[in-house]
Amino acid sequence: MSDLLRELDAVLESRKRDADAGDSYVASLHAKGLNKILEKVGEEATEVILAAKDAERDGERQALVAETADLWFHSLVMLSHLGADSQDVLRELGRRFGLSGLEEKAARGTSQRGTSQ
Ligand SMILES: N=c1c2ncn([C@@H]3O[C@H](COP(=O)(O)OP(=O)(O)OP(=O)(O)O)[C@@H](O)[C@H]3O)c2ncn1[C@@H]1O[C@H](COP(=O)(O)O)[C@@H](O)[C@H]1O
Repeated sequence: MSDLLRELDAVLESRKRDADAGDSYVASLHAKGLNKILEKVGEEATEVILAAKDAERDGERQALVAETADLWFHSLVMLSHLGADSQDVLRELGRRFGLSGLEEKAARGTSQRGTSQ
C-alpha cells in the first residue's frame, strides 16, 4: 500500500512539473492555486462527514470509502503543492505508532503533536 502511495506521489509530482492543465486534473488544480486546492479538501471533508452519517444509518460503507479516497487524494495534491508528500505523513504516523494518544496528551508541553483540548 505504501508502494501505491509512492507511485501516486511520483505521478502527482510529474503532473505538477510537466502536465498541461487541459490534459490533467491535477495540473488544473495546481494552475488554479492553493485556495482552489483547499476548497476541494474542505468540500471532500464535508462529503466524508455526510457519507459517515449515512453509513451509520444504513450500514453502507462503499460511498464512505469512495469519499475518503477523494479526501486523501486531494490532501495529497495539497501536500504536493506545498512541497511535501505521502511519505512525510507516513513517517509522522510511524513516529506516533505505539504511542498512546492519552499518554502523549498527558506528556504534552514537551511535544508538538496537536493543539486541541
Ligand atoms: N486519484 C485520483 C482522483 N480521485 C479523484 N479524482 C478527481 O477529482 C475530481 C473531483 O471530484 P468532484 O466530484 O469534486 O468533481 P468536480 O465537481 O468535477 O470538480 P470541480 O469542478 O469542483 O473541481 C474528479 O474529476 C475526479 O476524477 C482524481 N483524479 C486523479 N487521481 C489520480 O491522479 C492521477 C493523475 O490524474 P490527472 O492529473 O487527471 O492525469 C490519476 O492517474 C489518479 O491516479
